[in-house]
Amino acid sequence: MWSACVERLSQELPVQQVNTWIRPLVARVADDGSRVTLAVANRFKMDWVRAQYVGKIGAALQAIAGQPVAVELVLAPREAPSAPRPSTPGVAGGAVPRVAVAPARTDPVFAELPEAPAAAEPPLPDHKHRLNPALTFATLVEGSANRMARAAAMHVAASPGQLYNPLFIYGGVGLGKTHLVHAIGNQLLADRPDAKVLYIHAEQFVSDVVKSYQRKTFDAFKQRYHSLDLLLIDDVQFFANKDRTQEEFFNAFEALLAKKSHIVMTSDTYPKGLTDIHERLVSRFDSGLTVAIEPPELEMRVAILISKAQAEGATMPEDVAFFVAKNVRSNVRELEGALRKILAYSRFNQKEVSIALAREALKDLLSIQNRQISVENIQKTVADFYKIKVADMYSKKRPANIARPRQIAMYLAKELTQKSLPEIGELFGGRDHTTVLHAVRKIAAERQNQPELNQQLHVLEQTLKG
Ligand SMILES: Nc1ncnc2c1ncn2[C@@H]1O[C@H](COP(=O)(O)OP(=O)(O)OP(=O)(O)O)[C@@H](O)[C@H]1O
Repeated sequence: MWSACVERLSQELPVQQVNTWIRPLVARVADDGSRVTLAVANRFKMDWVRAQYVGKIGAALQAIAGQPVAVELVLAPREAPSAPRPSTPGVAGGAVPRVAVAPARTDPVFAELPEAPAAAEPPLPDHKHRLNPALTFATLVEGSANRMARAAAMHVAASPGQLYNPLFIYGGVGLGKTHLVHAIGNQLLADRPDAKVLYIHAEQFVSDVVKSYQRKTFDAFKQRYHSLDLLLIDDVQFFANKDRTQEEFFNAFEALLAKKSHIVMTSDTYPKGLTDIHERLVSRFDSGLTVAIEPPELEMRVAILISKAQAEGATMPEDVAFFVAKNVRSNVRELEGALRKILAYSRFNQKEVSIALAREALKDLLSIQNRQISVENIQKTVADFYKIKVADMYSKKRPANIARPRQIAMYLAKELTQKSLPEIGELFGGRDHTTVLHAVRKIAAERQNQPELNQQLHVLEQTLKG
């Protein structure tokens, strides 16, 4: 169905657009053909595909399927960087090892943007700041995961060009980096409407360099970037292997810092973890303040759900928010997706939001997770439930308040994963398989005649399975 759709669009659109924007999409078609989920590599592409092509894709699919087909875009995040991030949130230390460098690519300067769109491309950033007014500090829920980054960002918004210049914010996909940089821009403009602010995604910057080169308009390019008061640049890891772009960015960087303009950057890794970016740029990225945004913890996920539901004019009871937050852990974007599904389901079926409704609305998502229950997940959930530390799952400690949850976790690991007894033992701090077997048998037997334990296991199983 999807190949037919691509074929059809090839008749309508210039070949370059099809090759650039349509063919790279990875499609998953629902069994009944009523929905197509398209995986897009990053936010920038997602926004562009949504704005330019989703309508056309939907129409082509409808023509092929003979029924309306819902088109959904999802992010297929890039692989996580190969080096672990510093585990503690906050300012990154200086001596973090560089991650392994990806195989070098030959880099003729303007193979730089292989997918540079020919006909349909985002307009050049000229007078517009490109800020999304909805992304403000007021709509950004605070929690320990983003406290430091948020405080630094607020400081920059209040007094740009002073402390923390450049501000480098890093963290995983969908954790609020883009939101935070927009919030800085929006706040500065609210205070000083005449300030020259620009938000740009690194890929757009690359594209801008390419066009300025092709059109020989570097003077205008320089004027545009070097005259800013605040440059917000998202996902700088996209500069990897783009030598000419790095050079232009370096020039802009130096010019802006010299005139005390502020630069805020985001990335999926800390500066020294960036690959294929020149050392002189990396060291500049790290020369102001580098802060991490961590994945939100349970309570923050709950707060985000409740606040986003309110913003939609809906109510999300706390027990439902907890249920969703426990089951959707990866990032805030996924939480938003889950919330959207629940609210749509509730409106469509004219039913109140409840756990049962959320379970139904998120059926697909939960069943995917169901297949992916990991021992780590079990250890974390059981530790949360019995209020002990995850580390106690691997420790040699024996007090009953620790040993028992550990046995419960082993039992669930045997029940809910495909792991063997020795593998489970290994994951519980290198324990012998007989220890695991003993735990599994003991909990299984006690479950039969202890209703309270049975109930607790039931809750844990439901939480883990969704
Ligand atoms: N703390 C938060 N409070 C409220 N909303 C949040 C929070 N963190 C993230 N979001 C929302 O989650 C979504 C994803 O966030 P955002 O796009 O800023 O992530 P990102 O870190 O830039 O991801 P990527 O690396 O994919 O670009 C956005 O809609 C954003 O508004």
